[in-house]
Parts: sequence; structure tokens; C-alpha cells
Amino acid sequence: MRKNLQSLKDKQKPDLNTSFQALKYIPRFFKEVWNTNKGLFILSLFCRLIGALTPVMLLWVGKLIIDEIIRLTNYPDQDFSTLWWYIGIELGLALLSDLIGRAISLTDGLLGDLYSNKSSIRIIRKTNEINIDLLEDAEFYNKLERARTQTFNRVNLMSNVLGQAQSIISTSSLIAGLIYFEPWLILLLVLSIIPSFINEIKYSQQQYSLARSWTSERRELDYLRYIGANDKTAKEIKLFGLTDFVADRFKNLSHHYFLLNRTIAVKRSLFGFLFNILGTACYYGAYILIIYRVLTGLITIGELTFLSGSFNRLRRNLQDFFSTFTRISESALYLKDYFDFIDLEVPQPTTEYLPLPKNIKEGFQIIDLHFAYPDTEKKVLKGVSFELKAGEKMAFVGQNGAGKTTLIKLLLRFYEPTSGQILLDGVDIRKFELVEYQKMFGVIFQDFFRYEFTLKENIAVGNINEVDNLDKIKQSAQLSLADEVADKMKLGYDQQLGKRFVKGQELSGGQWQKVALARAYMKDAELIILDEPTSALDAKAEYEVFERFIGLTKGKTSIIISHRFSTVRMADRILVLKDGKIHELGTHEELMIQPKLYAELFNLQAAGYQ
Ligand SMILES: Nc1ncnc2c1ncn2[C@@H]1O[C@H](COP(=O)(O)OP(=O)(O)OP(=O)(O)O)[C@@H](O)[C@H]1O
Repeated sequence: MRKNLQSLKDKQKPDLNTSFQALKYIPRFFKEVWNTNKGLFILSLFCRLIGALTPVMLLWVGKLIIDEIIRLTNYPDQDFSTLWWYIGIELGLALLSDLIGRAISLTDGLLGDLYSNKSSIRIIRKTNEINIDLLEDAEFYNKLERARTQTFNRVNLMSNVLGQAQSIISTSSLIAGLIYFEPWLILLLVLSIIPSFINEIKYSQQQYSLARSWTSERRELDYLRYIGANDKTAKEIKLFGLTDFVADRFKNLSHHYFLLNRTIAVKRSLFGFLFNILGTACYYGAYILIIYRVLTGLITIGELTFLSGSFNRLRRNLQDFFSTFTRISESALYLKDYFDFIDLEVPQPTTEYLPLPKNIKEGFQIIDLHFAYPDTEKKVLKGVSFELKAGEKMAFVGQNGAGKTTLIKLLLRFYEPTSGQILLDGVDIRKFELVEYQKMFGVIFQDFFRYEFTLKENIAVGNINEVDNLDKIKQSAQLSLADEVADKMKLGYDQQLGKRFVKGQELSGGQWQKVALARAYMKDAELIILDEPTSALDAKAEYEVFERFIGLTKGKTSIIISHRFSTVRMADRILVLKDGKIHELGTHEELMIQPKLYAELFNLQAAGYQ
């Protein structure tokens, strides 16, 4: 059941029908739960089966006790032992019922935890398979968000469905009792629950539709909550006096949602109450019918307690059954989000892959590259053509937004160019297997991620297979000056970084950059790309880092994006981008003699240092 992107972007609001249709995902869901832990699953089913039969048994023993008491009151000299037996059985059943209830919660809890862990791992893995352009699509992202955050709902779904199965058995046993003694009660029973069922289904559906159609607003609320209350934004929020701005924005949005939700919730309660009057009237109708039967001597007082108890319990059972049913169909929609995501078709190549070159001989040829980001009009690259020779160190220069990082992203195949080609040693890079191709690069982006892991792990993310190779980690750290950071940490390379966890140590911007830079050295990549890797370093550190970089990358092909011309000039050739086109290309000396952007920017910066 493979899904394409269009179905994932489905904006349609769910109606009753969609809700019922989503129920078809439940068997698949249970297959997954079954595969998660068969033993726990069987235990849970067994407990529920016992749990389903205890109510009717309890009511029946209750009936026996009352009948026995009445018999004993009429004939006081009789033997009490049967009564004690009945009371003993009732006590045993009460204890068993409690034990079963706890066993069910325990197995559900354990199974739920295991399933939730398993599905979270699947989501993490699937997200990795998906192309970056899809992850940047807001509609798709909402879907992912629902699949990710609704783990709790899926676990509840499991309990609800199993509970329903238990309820069906329990209800059937109670109905059998009613039919045996008084079949008319069934009619009253049906009459008593239909109105509240319709009410439940109508309003819970509306509440769900509202919650779902507000996915993106809820994301905005989460975001506002995040920026309004976290250590990273606190400085700016305080200094710029943004608290009221953020709080008001949150208040307006959340209040709007609150009002919509309140309207539905109030109606649901009001109509629920009115319909319940009808249900209660039916109950008393049934009660009067049973009392009448007792008075006319058709049934005993014990049977009266059994029937009224059964009727009352059945009414509750059925009401719960229907409200749980609506909850199940709601949760099944979240299940649909999850399976849609898991089933997402990752485009498979139609042709055979070509082997990657062992050693790059010629280098890259970029031919007439045009590119606009998905779902945008603006062309970011407009006919870019150049060669990056094997072993060459090239620098990309240009003003903000000129398209430098975008060019790197195309080179790394995060996106497909709108038109044009990139060749590596004469072969279109699309002909190589993507993961293998990307493994050739050692890349550090300007917006590198600050993992709240240990210092050692933060460096090892550059080549996680070497996470236990402390020598390699230390070597890389030395090249990027991250060893100085390690020296300052109480626990050295084992220091937890960031503020989120206990004993975490926050780093300065430059220190983080040194750590990130070390990642590039963790693998002996043939191609190294550094996107503004030293912007936060002080002048001395930057000079040192580059000296080491140049020394180490001798013979390797590399690209550096930088706004610092002292760095840029060390490159073999410099490519100046302007508005998505190549404005200049040449060595530092060649560009300096042309009265164009490079020379102008270089001189401007040099003047700033004087
Ligand atoms: N994911 C994206 N989706 C849509 N547009 C984007 C995306 N990323 C970048 N852009 C746009 O593409 C243009 C080029 O961005 P790019 O990041 O390549 O610039 P850059 O030259 O690296 O700039 P800087 O020096 O500021 O890092 C910008 O106008 C930017 O708004």
C-alpha cells in the first residue's frame, strides 16, 4: 500500500466516512503490535477474556446471595454454609477482578511502551530516507508532525480496541442473562443508548476535525511557547521587550481555538445531558417492569437485583462501547497519518547505478545549472557553469542570498536541479547511488547542529562508526582547535555539551564551531566542503585553522564558503556569485586586477582592518 506525495498532502477535512474508512488500518496496526511482543499480547488477551466474564459472574453470585438470605430469613434454623460459600466466591471474584484489572494495565503499559519505541525508531529511520525537499514542505511536515507526536494516541488505540473486544464479550454475557429472564428489556436498552451514541459520534467528530484542521496553528502555538520560554531566546526576548508581543500572539491564537472548542464541548455536554434523561427514563421503565414481575411473583428479589444490575451495567457498557468506538475511529485517523508516512514511496532508481570513481581524476563539471526551490517561483541559480578540478581548492564568494549554499546543496544532491547537469569525472552524479555518493563528502554547514551529546560524540557525528576511536577523535580535534575546548572541560572529551541535560556545559559560538569543524576531519573524505566554518572564530584561531586545513587537504578537492577574504585568498581559485550567476572566476591575483565585485569587497574589508 504505497503512498505518493499527493495523498500525503491531502488537505481534505475528515468526515464521518473518512473516519470509518480509517478503521481498516487497525488490523495492520495489531499485526505490528503482535510482532512487537507476542507473549505480552497473548497475556493481555487472556486477561481481558477473564475480565470480560467477571461482571456477569459477580452479578449472578450477588443474586444467589440475596435469594439465599431471603430463604434463610424465612427459615432461620437452616444451615448457613451455602451462604458463606457464596460470599467466599464473591470475595474471590472481587479479588480476581482487581487482579485482572491491574494485569491488563500492566500488559497494556508494557506493550504500549515497546510499540511506541518501535514506531518512534521507524519514524526516525523513515525520515532519514526521505529527501530534504519533502521535509521542507509545510503540508508534508504537518503530516510527519502528527505521525511523530501521536505515539500516545496509538498506544491508547491499542488499549481501546482490546477493551472493546473485552466489552463485546462482557456485554454478550449480560445480554444473554437479560434475554433469558426478560427479553423486553433489550428493546428498552436499545432505546436508552441510541440518542447518546448519536450525540457522541457527532460532537467527537467535530472536535477531532477541529483539532486536525488546526495542526499548523498548533505548531505555531508550540513555537511561540518555545520562543517565549527557553534559555536560547531569553536574552533577546528580555532585551527587546518581546514578552508581550509573544504572549499576545499566543493568547489571540490559543483563545480563538479555545472558543471554537468550547462551543463544541458545551453543545456536547448539553445534548449529552438531555439525551441521558431519555436513557435514565428507559432505565426506570425497565426497573418498574422488573419490580412488577417480582410483585406478581414471576421472578425472585435476587433476580431483580441481577436484572436491574445487569441492565444498568449494560447501559453503561454500551454507552462506553460507542464513545470508545468514536475515539477509536479518531485515533485510527492518526494511524492513517502514521502508515501514510511509513508507506511513503521513496523514489527508486530506474537505471542501474554506476560505480563511484575510486580516486577523482578530472573533478566536477557544472553545466548550465538552473534552480528554484520546490513550490517557489524565484530562481536562485540562473545558468551556472564551471569546473572544479580534482585536487583544487575553490572558494565561493558572494553577498548574502547569492546562492552559494544552494550550489553546495545541489552538488550534494539534496535537491535536483531544475535544469542543467553536474558531472563527476564525466558521469552525471544522478547515476551514482545517493548514499554512497554523499559518503564521499566531508561537509560542515554554517547552520551545523549542536547536538546535546558529549564532546566526543559531537565530533564523532562526522563519522559515527569511529565513536569509540578516541585517537581519531583527538586527532580531528587538534586540527580544528577543538582540543583547546576539550582542555577547558572538566570531563574532557566526555563532557556533556549544551544546557538541556544535567551537568551539561554550554560552549561559546566559536567553541561550537571548532567542535563542528572537527567533524569534517573524522573521515578521510576525498571532498571537503566548509560552509562558513570559521565565522565565529577569532582572527588568530581562524588563521591557524586554515593553515592546518590547507596542509591537511593537500591533493584533496575542497570548497570553502567564506565572507572573510583573508581566508578566501588562500584558495586556488575563487568563484564570485551574484544573483544566482557567476560574476567572476579566477585566482586571487587575477580577480584583484579586475575592477569588479571581488576587488571591491576585498579592498573594503582590507580597509576595515587598517
Ligand atoms: N529551503 C529553501 N527554500 C526556499 N528558498 C530558499 C531555501 N534556502 C534558501 N533559499 C533562498 O535561496 C536564496 C539563496 O540562498 P543561499 O542560502 O544559497 O544563499 P547564500 O549565498 O549561501 O547566502 P549567505 O551568504 O547568506 O549564506 C535566498 O534568496 C534564500 O532566500
